[in-house]
Amino acid sequence: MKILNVDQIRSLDQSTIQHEPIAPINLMERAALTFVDWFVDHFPSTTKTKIFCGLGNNGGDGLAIARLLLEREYPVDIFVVRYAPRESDDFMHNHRRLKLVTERVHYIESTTDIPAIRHHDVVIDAILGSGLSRPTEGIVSDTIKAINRAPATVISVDIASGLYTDQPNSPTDVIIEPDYTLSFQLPKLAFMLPKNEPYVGDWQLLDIRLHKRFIDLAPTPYYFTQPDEARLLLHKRKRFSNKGTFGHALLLVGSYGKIGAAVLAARACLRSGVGLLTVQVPQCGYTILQTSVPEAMCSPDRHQNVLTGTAPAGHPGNESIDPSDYSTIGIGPGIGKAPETLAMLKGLLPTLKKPIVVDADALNLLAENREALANLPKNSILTPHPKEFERLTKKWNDDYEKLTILRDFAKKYQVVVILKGAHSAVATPGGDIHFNSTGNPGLSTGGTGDVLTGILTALLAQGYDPVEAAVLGVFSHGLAGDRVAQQRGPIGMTASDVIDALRWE
Ligand SMILES: NC(=O)C1=CN([C@@H]2O[C@H](COP(=O)(O)OP(=O)(O)OC[C@H]3O[C@@H](n4cnc5c(N)ncnc54)[C@H](OP(=O)(O)O)[C@@H]3O)[C@@H](O)[C@H]2O)[C@H](O)CC1
Ligand SMILES: [K+]
Repeated sequence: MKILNVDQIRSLDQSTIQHEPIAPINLMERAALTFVDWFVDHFPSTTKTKIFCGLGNNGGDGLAIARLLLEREYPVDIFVVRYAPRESDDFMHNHRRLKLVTERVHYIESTTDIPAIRHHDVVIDAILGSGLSRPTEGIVSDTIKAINRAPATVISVDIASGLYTDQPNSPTDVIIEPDYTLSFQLPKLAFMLPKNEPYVGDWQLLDIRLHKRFIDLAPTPYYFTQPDEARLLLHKRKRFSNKGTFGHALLLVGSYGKIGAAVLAARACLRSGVGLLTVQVPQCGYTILQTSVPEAMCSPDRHQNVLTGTAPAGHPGNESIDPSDYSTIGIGPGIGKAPETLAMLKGLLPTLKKPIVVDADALNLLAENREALANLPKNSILTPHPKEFERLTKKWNDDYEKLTILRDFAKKYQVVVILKGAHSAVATPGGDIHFNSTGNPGLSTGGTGDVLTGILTALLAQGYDPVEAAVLGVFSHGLAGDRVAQQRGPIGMTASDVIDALRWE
């Protein structure tokens, strides 16, 4: 699903009006009806509802919602925040219609007009929508502050009043802090960004049948992965396939005290459909790995405690890793930052010809030796969390600058970067960003990153395109986390639970 910018959203509105065709006021009515359908499903008709409206089309939506809820006999009070002398045409139209059916329209011009909001009230925020063009001030910001102070449930229409759709707010901006945002048709870029969490709440999309062809043709670098889109990426398996069909992956993982990371990555890799898996670990991890992951072959490192990429003396195999023996390599989980490991990484990268997966301390080693970044095979997948990504690049002032840095980095090094977080962002070498739609806070626990590395390594080994592997891998990882959260709650979820909950269908 695409994420469009505010100008495109405005044009989409116009395109729908022209091509359907539909009168603007009827499109507003459709939007209001869709909102009311959701509301009626979630709140009983005894719910004391206060609707705060601005003077633009977001306010117009609020007035139409008020009329439709009154028709359904909800006790509704309407408060129009009169911050300017002019209203939009569709606001005025809905204002006239509402006044015909209720006396309960109040006007807020000064703080004394702001009503008391009680515990069981539900507030509908329709003060400002995507037309926000400057920070809120005066009576608008006073009203927003009063709503934020109140103990009521708050639902924002389209977007929280005061929150920009696709540009940074300043830390001093006064913005509604809703429990829910019900947004029309497409998600807003603002919803994807961690700093905006308090201004978005639980967000959901309302399908108001905006012009599909316009959306299909609209250029955008931003996408939000939907379940049906992820499912389409899955490779179908042929009945006559054998383990050779699904590749042979090599994981370079673990160091003394962190063999668990190796076990998790290996188990996740096997649970994600790889044909064959070899895991190279320092000798201290050999018995552990052979015991806990019997399905994997284990190649002990020459070193007792850290990875060097070489075989023990007298070992019948090669002296060091031969990348051409493997479909792909996953490197990083638990490897630490020993000088011998850095030497291995620096030596290995220039010899590689196919994309690999780079995670955890492999990323930290690259951050400390940035000249080695240029040797990453094109289309490799890097999986930093924000701190690791900052080490690889630089500090950012806000989440939007972070997105710019992310896109620039992926383009410059021609790699796929998965910036992990609530909506993990997959940046492509072409400059696009796919935000993930699955996952929950339970996944912020040790080892889940190792699991993701195992998954991605398995997908690359099976021949998935790296961008598709990243989008599908992140989606399936998050979905497994959601299954665990549903079964046993998000608290206490472990990385092993996530592996067990993986499903590829
Ligand atoms: N796009 C869709 O699919 C549909 C959207 N709908 C709803 O329409 C709003 C967007 O409506 P719009 O009228 O463009 O914008 P707003 O309602 O957000 O407000 C615009 C007016 O407010 C002024 N403004 C802007 N910032 C501030 C501020 N900080 N303080 C006070 N006033 C402000 C702005 O003034 P300008 O000077 O910038 O012109 C406008 O006067 C969308 O969010 C949906 O809710 C449709 O109903 C359905 C289809
Ligand atoms: K709003």
